[in-house]
Amino acid sequence: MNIKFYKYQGAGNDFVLVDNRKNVVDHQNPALIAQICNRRFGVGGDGMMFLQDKQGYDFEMVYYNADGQPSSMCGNGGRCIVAFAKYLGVIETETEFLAVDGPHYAKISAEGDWVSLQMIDVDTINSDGEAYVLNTGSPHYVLQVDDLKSKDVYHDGRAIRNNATYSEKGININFIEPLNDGYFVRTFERGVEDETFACGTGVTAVALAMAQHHNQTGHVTTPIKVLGGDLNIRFDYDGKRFTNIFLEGPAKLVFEGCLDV
Ligand SMILES: N[C@@H](CCC[C@H](N)C(=O)O)C(=O)O
Repeated sequence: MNIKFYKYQGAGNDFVLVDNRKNVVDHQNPALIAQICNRRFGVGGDGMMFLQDKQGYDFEMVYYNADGQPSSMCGNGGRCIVAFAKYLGVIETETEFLAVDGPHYAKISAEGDWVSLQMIDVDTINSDGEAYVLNTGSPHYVLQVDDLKSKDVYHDGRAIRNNATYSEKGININFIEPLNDGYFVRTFERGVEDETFACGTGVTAVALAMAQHHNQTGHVTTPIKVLGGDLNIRFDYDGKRFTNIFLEGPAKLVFEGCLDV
């Protein structure tokens, strides 16, 4: 069987996308998805997504991590699938689509390469020692460190993700360092089991945790630098609840091709 695929990246978080509106691909096949995401034996990607038809919405986003397992929300994946929907002509410059954590509103530039994606509201941030733990659609651990540039994110992130507290369900580990304007963030991602170049739900978690830490209320905008580029988070915070959370940044089609599976 031949499957047409599209490779997208959002700040270096990269994904294989398939238009499955006609439901021709049975994607409940972890071994196949892991093989397609493999950087030596497949197309390569941090995850794979299927754009499906969904009544009441423009489309549905079905997301798998690179290990082939279905996962929780992917923010950069959400931004990339919005760009893909525009490329396919499914949407124009605004959309309401369904993802695993519920409905999402998004806006895309007329050029189709800049996406502003609304994330779920957040009202709970827990502590684990000096780290913050919260769910922005996916579970995240946020820890401020020194000299992030030189940090062994793979080694240290993997150790936390696999400790007794988190090993069963897994968690994404975000190490952060303040910049003059915003934060530098490096993330070890669950399901990729490696450092990725960006994580959208991760940088969202960082911006919210830091707003609570610094008691920044009102309308807040937080620029974030990641290995793959720049992202922006904006939200409202009343001291208890984070609402109108938007993750913004680039989403680009890299190449397209055909898989023989
Ligand atoms: N890259 C993502 C997060 C994808 C899900 C994550 N790996 C998990 O399993 O929690 C993002 O941009 O949010």
